[in-house]
Amino acid sequence: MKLLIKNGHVIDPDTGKDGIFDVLTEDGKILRVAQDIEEEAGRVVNAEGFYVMPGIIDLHVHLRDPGLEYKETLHTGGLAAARGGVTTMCAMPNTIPVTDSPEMIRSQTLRAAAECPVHVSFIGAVTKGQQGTEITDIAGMKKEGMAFISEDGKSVMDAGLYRDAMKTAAREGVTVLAHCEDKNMVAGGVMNECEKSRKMGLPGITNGVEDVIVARDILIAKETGAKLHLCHCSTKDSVEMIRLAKEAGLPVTAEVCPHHFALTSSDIPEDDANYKMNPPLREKEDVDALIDGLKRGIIDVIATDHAPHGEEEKEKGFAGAPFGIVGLETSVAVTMTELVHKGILTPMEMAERMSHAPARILGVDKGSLAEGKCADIVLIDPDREYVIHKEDFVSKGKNTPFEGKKVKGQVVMTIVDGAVVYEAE
Ligand SMILES: NC(=O)N[C@@H](CC(=O)O)C(=O)O
Ligand SMILES: [Zn+2]
Ligand SMILES: [Zn+2]
Repeated sequence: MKLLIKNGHVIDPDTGKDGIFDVLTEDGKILRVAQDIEEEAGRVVNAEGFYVMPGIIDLHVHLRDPGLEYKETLHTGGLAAARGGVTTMCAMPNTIPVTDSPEMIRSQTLRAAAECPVHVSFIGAVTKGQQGTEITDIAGMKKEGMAFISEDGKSVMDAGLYRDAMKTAAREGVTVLAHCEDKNMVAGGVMNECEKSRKMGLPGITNGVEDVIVARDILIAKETGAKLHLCHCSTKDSVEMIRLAKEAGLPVTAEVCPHHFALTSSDIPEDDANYKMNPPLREKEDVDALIDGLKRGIIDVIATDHAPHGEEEKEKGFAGAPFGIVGLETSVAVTMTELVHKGILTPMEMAERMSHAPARILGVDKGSLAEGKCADIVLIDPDREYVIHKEDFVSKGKNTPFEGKKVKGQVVMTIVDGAVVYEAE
């Protein structure tokens, strides 16, 4: 089956194409990108006025399946991804049971191929059961197609054990995704330590909670030679340390989530846990540093950290609710609104941070619209304005801080392997 996308604004960071072209796909591959393609196709899409980009690759999502299916499943998470323009996502291992064995990587991968409309790669835990005491079978999981290892949800606090895991990761060519949070420094904190937390009478989380582990992990990566990718960076000193690590030639990459560049702790209304996540929303000088880091390429990637939770759980307020917010269905719109339309990132840089760079870090031949590449494509209407409503989400998670936010830029079509998996009304 052939699909012909006519007259879209092709934005491809791989080939550098940035102009009006037609895109023809066949059998799940990109056959041709050129002007005025005349060809019989099973479907012709008029993309006039739309961006045509390689599909979004989200390196950081939580699909809650198995074990917490009331929050999300491989299927509903896949629908949410498709609605968000995401064609490949990497699923964190903090499920029940934890994804910590070759068997689990294999069975999850098989299930996702059958149940999820977009591509999913699974991330294996660093330690068995994420208990922080015994390293998993990293080589075995790698053989089953594991994407990365990560202890996300927490840090491996035993630096000696973590160093051993990183040595194996380096040997196996596996990249380590690091959630940076010194458990002993959190001390019961539930939001950023600042005037806001004091006003709300809630225990705070200092920047140092993140910064000391970012520093530690960069140093362990240096010692072991492991490739390190820093998850959900939120502080200005994280950005500075990543800058220095890159300058020193270390294989360090980093991501920022849309909520961390779009919101500060001052945006938190009274005790609404839809603004509670880890790391927490920081202050303006941190946000400015994150945006500057994204602009300069110190931060490589925008990823969502999609973390669905039940509505009742989030009604418990800052003190009692779990950390985490959804992101799959809002990341393109928030990035367009906050970065592209404000002239901070060009559309090409957005495609780089959301698709091409993640593909490189994941080590897959995607994030490109070059001929012969896999036909994973997103169409975005850059001018369409709408208001985010959680009732419109297809994710089971409705826990968003962007409820009621007016945005500009909407995903209108998502194509996976040449097949349309989502189409806006
Ligand atoms: N980010 C969060 O606040 N929560 C994540 C865990 C994580 O990404 O650290 C979750 O699994 O709910
Ligand atoms: Zn995390
Ligand atoms: Zn996470």
